[in-house]
Amino acid sequence: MTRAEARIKKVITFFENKDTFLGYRKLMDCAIDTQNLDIYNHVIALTDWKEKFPNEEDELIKRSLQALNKISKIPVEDHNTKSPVIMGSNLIKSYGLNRFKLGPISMNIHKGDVYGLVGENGNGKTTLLRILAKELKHNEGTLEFNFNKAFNNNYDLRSNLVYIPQRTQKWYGSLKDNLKFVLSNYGISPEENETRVLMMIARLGLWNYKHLKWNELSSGYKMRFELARTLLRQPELLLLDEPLANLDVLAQQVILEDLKSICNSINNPIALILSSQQLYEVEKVSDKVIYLKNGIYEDQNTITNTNNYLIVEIDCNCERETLKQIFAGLNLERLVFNGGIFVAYFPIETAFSLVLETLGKHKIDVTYTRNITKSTRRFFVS
Ligand SMILES: Nc1ncnc2c1ncn2[C@@H]1O[C@H](COP(=O)(O)OP(=O)(O)OP(=O)(O)O)[C@@H](O)[C@H]1O
Repeated sequence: MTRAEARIKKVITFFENKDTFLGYRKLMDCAIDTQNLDIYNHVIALTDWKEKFPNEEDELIKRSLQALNKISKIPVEDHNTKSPVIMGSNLIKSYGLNRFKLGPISMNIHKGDVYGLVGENGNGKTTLLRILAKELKHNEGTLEFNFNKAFNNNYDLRSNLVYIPQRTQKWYGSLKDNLKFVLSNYGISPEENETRVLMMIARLGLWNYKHLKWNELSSGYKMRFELARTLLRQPELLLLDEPLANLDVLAQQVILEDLKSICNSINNPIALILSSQQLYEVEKVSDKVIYLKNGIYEDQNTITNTNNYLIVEIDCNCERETLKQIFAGLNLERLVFNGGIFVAYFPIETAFSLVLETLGKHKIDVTYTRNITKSTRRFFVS
């Protein structure tokens, strides 16, 4: 079974289990990978129908399965993602004597992978992104790009790699016209332009916003527009600085899942590096987490001291002494309270399920708990 066939099979199971909205977003990824304008037009018409009849779930499932059947007939070329798209070696950037210094940092970035760039404020996330985007010169080390589409100068490089900064610029006219403008610069025919733009509008959940102007969109939808504009250019590397900053928690999860899915494209995979303060959400979708502390890249696997513990975050409505007592039997080593949440440290061999069992047995009113032993979150709470 090819990767494309396996993906379609998975999308069918989403529809069978009535995960219709997820299924529909993944269906659009399958459609985009065909690069076939007939398929695009089919899915665009289906999206239009879906938005007009939002309560017809069963009919939507039926029509989606028919669309998937049509998509499955188009062969999709599998793109090889083995060699890295960026090779950075011992990169150092200093803003001057006794000022902030980033690095040395070495990293290989691959297409199809999502890299979460995390760290507290002022630890060098934006600096690193700007170096990778060639907006900022590094002082030492080497940075090599290995794109499929050859580039001759920094302007060419801009379509291979796209950097979306924290603050984006205002635009004029409608959302759709602005997207069409992007492709008109590439000499694409008006019909193809319309089709590609509507497909991207559908994919990024902008269908009902396509005629709106910049000041009529919320910050979250402005970010979606920026992503649509970027993805139309089919970049090989995408650098996003704090894309989640203005989104609510649910919207964050949806956009991250969408980004991961889009970057995992079979015939046009993208390497994605995104900086964020939203650790849980970012870690969940990242293939690798780059954690920066004082400008130094801390590889979480090489930091051994905290690995000697099972570390559990617990948000509950009870006193410290109560937790200490109930966890005594599990040889609790440390209990830290940071004002809102307890962080409990147990011997590394302790099973997380035992911690959950103990909390349940003593009827502790837990609103949230998470095993953060392998999460970069543990650096932030300790
Ligand atoms: N142009 C500059 N000149 C001098 N110092 C700078 C310059 N740009 C950034 N810095 C400093 O470099 C450090 C890292 O900044 P950077 O913006 O890369 O961090 P960050 O991790 O992205 O922070 P945040 O999460 O707040 O966006 C900070 O101490 C900042 O003050």
